[in-house]
Amino acid sequence: MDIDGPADTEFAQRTENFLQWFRALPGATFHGNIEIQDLRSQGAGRGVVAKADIEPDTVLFTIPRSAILCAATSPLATHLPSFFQDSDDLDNSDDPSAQDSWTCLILVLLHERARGASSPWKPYLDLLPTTFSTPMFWTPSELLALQTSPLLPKIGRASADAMIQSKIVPVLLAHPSLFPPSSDILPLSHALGSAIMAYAFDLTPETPPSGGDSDEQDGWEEDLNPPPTLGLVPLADLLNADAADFNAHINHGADSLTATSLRKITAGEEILNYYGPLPTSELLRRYGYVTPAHARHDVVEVPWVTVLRHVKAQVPWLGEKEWEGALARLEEDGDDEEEVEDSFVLERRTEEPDEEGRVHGEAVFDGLPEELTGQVGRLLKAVRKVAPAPPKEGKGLGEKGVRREICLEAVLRALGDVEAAYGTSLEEDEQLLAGKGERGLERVEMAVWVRRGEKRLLREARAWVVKELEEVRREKAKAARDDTRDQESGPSAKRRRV
Ligand SMILES: C[S@@+](CC[C@H](N)C(=O)[O-])C[C@H]1O[C@@H](n2cnc3c(N)ncnc32)[C@H](O)[C@@H]1O
Repeated sequence: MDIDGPADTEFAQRTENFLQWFRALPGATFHGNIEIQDLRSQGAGRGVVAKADIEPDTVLFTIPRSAILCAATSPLATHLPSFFQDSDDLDNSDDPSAQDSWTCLILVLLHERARGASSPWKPYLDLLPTTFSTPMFWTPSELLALQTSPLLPKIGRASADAMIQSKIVPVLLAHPSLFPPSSDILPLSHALGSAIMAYAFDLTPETPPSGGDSDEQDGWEEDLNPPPTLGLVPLADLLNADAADFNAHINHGADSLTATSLRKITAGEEILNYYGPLPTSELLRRYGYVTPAHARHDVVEVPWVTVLRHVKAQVPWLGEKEWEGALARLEEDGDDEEEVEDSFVLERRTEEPDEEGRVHGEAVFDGLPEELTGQVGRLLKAVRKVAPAPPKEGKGLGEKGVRREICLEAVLRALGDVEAAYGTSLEEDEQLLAGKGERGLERVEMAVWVRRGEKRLLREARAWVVKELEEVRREKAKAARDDTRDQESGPSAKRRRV
């Protein structure tokens, strides 16, 4: 996001107008030990900072629910009631013109923008950015710098355009009195959608309305909870974040939302929220920045076709027709939980943040996804059924150790392919970022940051697989030695007894 925005005086004036507006809201509170600061020199726009020490569990500010900008509070709902009924239920609708909570909020924002100075949210809306650094707005050559990152297909510019054309434009054309004609509706909707992505909250009540026992997490209990509503929460969305070391939490109460300190905050410290355990790629996609704190959540995707190619290479006695048979069996054999997956997500194991907002320990790669090893295992069992191994293969795929070795070897080679497909090496990317801080990065540098993180994870995954392979091969060699010894010493004791 480009939150550099206007010159200093205008920036400060907007902050001041917003704060005055916020304080005047009935039910709003703003703790005397905090202030909104200009953090543009740190590449972080506005932020909330402690002016004096704050004790743990202190309410930092309160936002009455009536001040939240969403379908429930917007006057648009009274003008267009049919669009706004059950918008959350329509999130999964197949009807291309059906509104969901996302498009409803874009319409709400378009309407408030059209109201100009008469919008009650004007001082708040004046703080929202209008230009963004998220990949949605990158040029094709900037996008190329992402190479083969799994982020690329998730950017979704084309699907956003289609959504705007099918769901937003028809409403605007049908209601010119609510939305004055505009020639720049596509870029405007993109900007508002991006603001929603970086600023909106899922407004979920924290306590189930049934007041039921929190242990009752079965389907019935869940069904009683209303779906979350998407809304813009003034001030709460001025909090910047740190995924590994945050100090505030937003509580969703019945009439208001409150920001509370998770621990003692000392004067000068920034009040920081938690945007969630997002991989760096997702942080960039939604929020337009990168930081080392999210590296522990990085992910890579390994396509099944790549793994399959390397599995096939290790079972050379099987012809194409037999492979087809085995793959058909794999499709048929799986139950609902064992569908044939197209790709697999690799990630590290990492701790959740503690109650004070700190994450401890290193994130480590310590295993392949069970879906991946399970799918290779099921395929190799299917192979045995369509074509037994030739005698020279011995027990072949009948042995668990053999199947595991084939799986690990195939995954190892597939990881090498995934890494090679990026186009530059990890070492080259490290070089490109050497000496660069995490703040004020250019778009291409953020892309390099994302792909470097993914390559680091790929290297860790490969190192883990290599170790596992060594272990499997050690065990195999030991079993072979034991077999030879048994053969040399004649029939086994057990058979002699018989
Ligand atoms: C919810 S807003 C927070 C308020 C924002 N700083 C502003 O001035 O409007 C989220 C945006 O703040 C910025 N941001 C949040 N945490 C950050 C961080 N740790 N470092 C840099 N920028 C951050 C990003 O631009 C992000 O898209």
